Amino acid sequence: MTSPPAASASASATAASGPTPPMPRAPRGTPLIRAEKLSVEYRGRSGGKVRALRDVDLEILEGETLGLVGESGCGKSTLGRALLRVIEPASGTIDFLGLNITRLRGTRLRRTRADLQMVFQDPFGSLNPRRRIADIVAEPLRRARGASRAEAGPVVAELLDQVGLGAEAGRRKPHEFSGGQRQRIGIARALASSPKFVVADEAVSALDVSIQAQILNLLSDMVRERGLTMLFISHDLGVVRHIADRVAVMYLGQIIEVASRDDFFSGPAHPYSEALLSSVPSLRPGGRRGRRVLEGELPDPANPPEGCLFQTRCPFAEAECRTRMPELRTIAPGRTVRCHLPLVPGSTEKG
Ligand SMILES: Nc1ncnc2c1ncn2[C@@H]1O[C@H](COP(=O)(O)OP(=O)(O)OP(=O)(O)O)[C@@H](O)[C@H]1O
Repeated sequence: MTSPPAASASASATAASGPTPPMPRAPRGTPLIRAEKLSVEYRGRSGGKVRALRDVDLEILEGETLGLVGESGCGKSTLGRALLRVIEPASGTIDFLGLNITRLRGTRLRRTRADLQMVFQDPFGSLNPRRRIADIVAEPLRRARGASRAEAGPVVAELLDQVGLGAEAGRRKPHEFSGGQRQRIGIARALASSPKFVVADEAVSALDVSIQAQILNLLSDMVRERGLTMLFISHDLGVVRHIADRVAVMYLGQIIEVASRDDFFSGPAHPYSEALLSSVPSLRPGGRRGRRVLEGELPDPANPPEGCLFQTRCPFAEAECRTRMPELRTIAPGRTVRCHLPLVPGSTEKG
């Protein structure tokens, strides 16, 4: 899936520089979905294997919104799709509500899919232009929950009302709506089967900045009112700061940091996270740190470096970083980082 380039100074003006975001809701602390050593491989252009996910360990807690960030190509969409069982992992497991869903097939997979839904990036490309909105929104409810047209009708009407379009929108077709309205339709469709977990993949990136805030607010209202858990994938750190309770950072198919939103934005622990934040002037961490420019290209995922995958671009890399891959380890309660020499939050020096 294509998306705009990595976190940059062009990050959404509204979300990045707007008023202080609301206090994050305290997650309830029970994992809803958990990936363990999850790996996904694609066939590369030269015929070799590209490891798009490398042994990803990640818990998403019931009721939270976890923001997933990182440069284009680091594996964010692949992780979202693998969790939804749209992409088959090469190895590893996915637990959903304590049930191993990694290899579910047939009816059991179809039933589970009703609980796992996706809001897509492109509200134009993801809606079938020939179908009525009511049918589009009803589709997951009918397919995954086996609802009849008559059963789906009232649910769809109520959803269209809740997303601010009104039930009468159901009689119309996608071309009659603007980009923001189509994304409201996309959200209604994702919620139709009453899922427990939603992946929003660059859900506001294709929208005008003025519309982004409205859609973000709608998403957070829906998540709160329905007690949903959301993985919010975005290259735009300003948007993530607005909506996420916790933040996970990916680099070359690995999770390299997980932290609460406030810890992350006030003092990231991984040098890569700091460089990402530093590229957005309004989010740059603490004055004395100044600007750290991320140098060099993202390595070819088919030919990753030895040792720490970030060592070729890390301004602090030492001998150990060039030979030994760091583990994802806990450095403070609720805070994990994959770095031999994590930054001490709030300091200019390595700790
Ligand atoms: N269908 C595919 N076949 C081969 N390689 C793929 C395929 N889909 C993704 N990749 C590769 O897997 C890696 C991860 O891609 P992915 O789309 O998950 O990253 P991303 O962080 O979501 O990037 P973007 O923000 O650009 O969507 C990239 O190197 C990408 O080129």
